[in-house]
Amino acid sequence: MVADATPALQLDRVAKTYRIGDEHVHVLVDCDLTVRAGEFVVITGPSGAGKSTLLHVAGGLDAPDRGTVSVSGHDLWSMNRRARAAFRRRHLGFVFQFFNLVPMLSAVENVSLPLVLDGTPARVADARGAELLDRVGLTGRRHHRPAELSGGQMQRVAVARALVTRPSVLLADEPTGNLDKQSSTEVLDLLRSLCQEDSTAVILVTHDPAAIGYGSRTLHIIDGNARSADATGIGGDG
Ligand SMILES: Nc1ncnc2c1ncn2[C@@H]1O[C@H](COP(=O)(O)OP(=O)(O)OP(=O)(O)O)[C@@H](O)[C@H]1O
Repeated sequence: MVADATPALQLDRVAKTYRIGDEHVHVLVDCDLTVRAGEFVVITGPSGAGKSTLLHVAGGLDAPDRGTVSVSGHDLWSMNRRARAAFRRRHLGFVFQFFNLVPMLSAVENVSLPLVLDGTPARVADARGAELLDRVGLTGRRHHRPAELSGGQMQRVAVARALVTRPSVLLADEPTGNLDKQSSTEVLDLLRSLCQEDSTAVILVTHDPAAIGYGSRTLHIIDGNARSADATGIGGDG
């Protein structure tokens, strides 16, 4: 069988500049990035280098000034806002540092929410939500609300929610930034194993040295572009 040559995520000459008063901050400068199905790419770089900006642009949350972003061959920023929102729900998963769960919903309702929003019948969405909660080891916590869960459990719910639609790409912004060492390891192990099972491409932004070790590739944001460790001499597996 011939592998699908279409990258899961492709950024081509992406530029993003923020303007604050008279000052222009050139955050991304002709930034290129290709990530294939099943790759686990870790992105590091100094504070303010543009890591979160890169994830937001790649995830269709923040528009680039120039360049293209394609997910499984679909150009995100040529879609209208409504089409992009629907595409994002189906093909992209997000995990954030502060979990971003809906406080009034139970764990299983949080996980199935992307399916419900996409018009999946409630019973199907519930069953799939429960299946994902089982896979992240939270079978016994289905009906707990976020406030009744530990930080590590909340992040496992967030991982389940991010993967419930079987996205091609999972974007994670400092997913262990608010967790202790043991919970960090659990969340990273889960991310790696679940994404491997479904060949989901992962792009994970982090300062956490433990998380860096999970990457099949490590990139550094330098001068507005994502460069391999080889090119920067910073270290890592390139
Ligand atoms: N909405 C915005 N308006 C203006 N400037 C912004 C905006 N978002 C980010 N910036 C600026 O863009 C630069 C990159 O920010 P970004 O959050 O992407 O960096 P980062 O590498 O993720 O940093 P950290 O590691 O501290 O989270 C920073 O100088 C920041 O001040």
